[in-house]
Formats: sequence, structure tokens, C-alpha cells
Amino acid sequence: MSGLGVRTENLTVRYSGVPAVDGLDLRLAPGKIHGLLGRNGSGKSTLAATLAGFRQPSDGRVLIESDEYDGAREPYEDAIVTSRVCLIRESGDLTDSAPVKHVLGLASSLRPYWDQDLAGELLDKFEVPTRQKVQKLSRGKKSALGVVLGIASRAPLTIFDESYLGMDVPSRNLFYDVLLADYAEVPRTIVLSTHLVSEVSSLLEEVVILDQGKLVTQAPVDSLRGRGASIVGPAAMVDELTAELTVLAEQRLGGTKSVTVLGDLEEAFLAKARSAGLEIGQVGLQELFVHLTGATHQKVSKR
Ligand SMILES: Nc1ncnc2c1ncn2[C@@H]1O[C@H](COP(=O)(O)OP(=O)(O)OP(=O)(O)O)[C@@H](O)[C@H]1O
Repeated sequence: MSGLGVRTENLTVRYSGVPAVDGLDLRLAPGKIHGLLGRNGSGKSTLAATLAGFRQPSDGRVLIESDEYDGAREPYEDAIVTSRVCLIRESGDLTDSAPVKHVLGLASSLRPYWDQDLAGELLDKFEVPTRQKVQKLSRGKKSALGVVLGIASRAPLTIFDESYLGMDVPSRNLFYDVLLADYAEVPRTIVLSTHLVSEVSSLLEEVVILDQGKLVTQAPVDSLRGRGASIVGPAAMVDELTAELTVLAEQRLGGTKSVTVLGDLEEAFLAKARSAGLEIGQVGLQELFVHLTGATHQKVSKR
């Protein structure tokens, strides 16, 4: 199993006529970890629910591709596809009055690739009490239960829709570690929907960035990082060399300045900067995300 591929064609989802997802043409390659990034209200949850077949497109379509069923199928009301797609949402979608172990039993009966031993191991790691009713779990433990269900389902397409936000930082770090370890063992298509870009950036291979329901960009993380650079060195020299560039952010400490710039930097520029003793580094995904989704329009300057 290497995971399901996803394609959307002009995908549009409206609520009372207002588009939450607006004409998306996407392609998620199978077997990779994709980040679905966007600010609050950008349409991430709506897209995630539509990819998982929980919601019907208003226009356009979603196609889930697999060698297993030889072609592409639309997920909405398709039991074959939906048994292979696991969506974990922060709301949990769990039966509150049932004990945790009952929820696990249900998952094992619905999920064709379910791994019971893995589920037990992960519940121990996240310290989720299995005899307790779901409604009595703390928010963090409920999130952890969702994460355990998502990983142990080993679904060929697994989507975590901000499902780990209720967890504290050590638990979220544990989630990233166990997800990566299990993905290395059983590669599949994973989508992490989040606005905690800096936390997940090291996990991601590809990112989709949404803004107001529209696609801002879809690209491999490395190529996105190549769209900018950080430049550090003596302030006067940094100012001189970056005068014509779009500056996303800058910081000054004494005579040293660090700026983050956008755009492909030419070899001649890089050579000049290095010979002037400036340090050139990669730009953080978080900074690019903030810029691409327009959150810092005031901060961006073209000097
Ligand atoms: N059930 C609904 N009924 C009406 N409007 C909705 C519904 N669900 C979402 N919306 C609207 O659709 C838009 C996209 O919302 P969505 O929840 O998909 O975004 P999101 O990126 O997941 O946001 P967040 O990060 O805040 O969870 C928002 O304007 C939201 O108000």
C-alpha cells in the first residue's frame, strides 16, 4: 500500500450560496505527507470534509485514485472509498457516551487496515485511559484518542484536520514523532490541515495553501523555501544589497541585521553577498505562509 492519490477539478463547496471552497484544482500525490495550510476560515475543514466524502461538492468534483480499484472514484456516498479514507477532526466525531475501548472496537470493525496492537501501544504512550467514557476525557486526551484512531487506522488516505490542536506541546510533539515513525513503516497519503505551520513544516513534503477558499499555491516544500532567503550581516551591507528586494521581515541586533526576502535570488547576487561576508539561509515556511496569505501586507516592503 502506498496510499491514495487525490485530484480535485474545479471543486467548489458553498454554504447558503457563499463559497467556502472556490474552484480548486488540486493534485495530491500518493504516499506523501501534505500540509493543508490556511488562516482561520480559509476553507481547510470544508475541503478536508469534502475529500473524505463527508460533504458533497456544490460544483466540480473530487476524485480519489487507487491501483486497488483501478481508476478514480468520487468519495461521496462511496463505501469502498470512505473505508479507505480516515478523517480525524477536532470535534472528534466520537460517540461521547461510549467508553474508549468501545470506540476502538468500532474503528477496528470499520477500518480494513486497522492495527490493534499499534492502537494499544499509542494509547499507552498518550496515556489515554481506555475504560473511561469519551465524554469524561479532557480535551487533550480526546484529541489524543482521535490521533490514535487516525494513526492506527493506517488508512491509505489519512487526514488530520487540526485534530491535535487540543493537545499540549509535548503531546503534539509526540504525535509528530509517532506519525512519522509509523509513516516510515507504512507509507500512505497523509494530509495535515493546520495553521501551526512552524510546528509541522519539518514533516511536510508538499503544501497546499488556501486563502478565502481559493488556492494560493501548491508546491513541494523545498521549492517554496527556494522562493525566499534570509540574509544576515553588517546592517549597512545588508541594506545596500537588499534595497531592491521585497523584504518580509527584518531584525536588528546592534550593528547586525537579519532580513527575510522574497524572490529567486540570482547566482551573481548570492556570490556578491557571500564575498561581502553575509550569511544566506533558507526562509522559514511560516514566514512564507504569512506573506502568501496576506497576513502581513503592512510589514512587507519593497525598499
Ligand atoms: N456549516 C457551515 N455553515 C455555514 N458556513 C460555514 C459552515 N462551515 C464553514 N462555514 C464557513 O465557510 C468558511 C470556511 O470555513 P472552514 O471551517 O472550512 O475554514 P477553516 O480554514 O477550516 O477555518 P478554521 O481554521 O478557523 O477552522 C468560513 O467562512 C466559515 O464561516
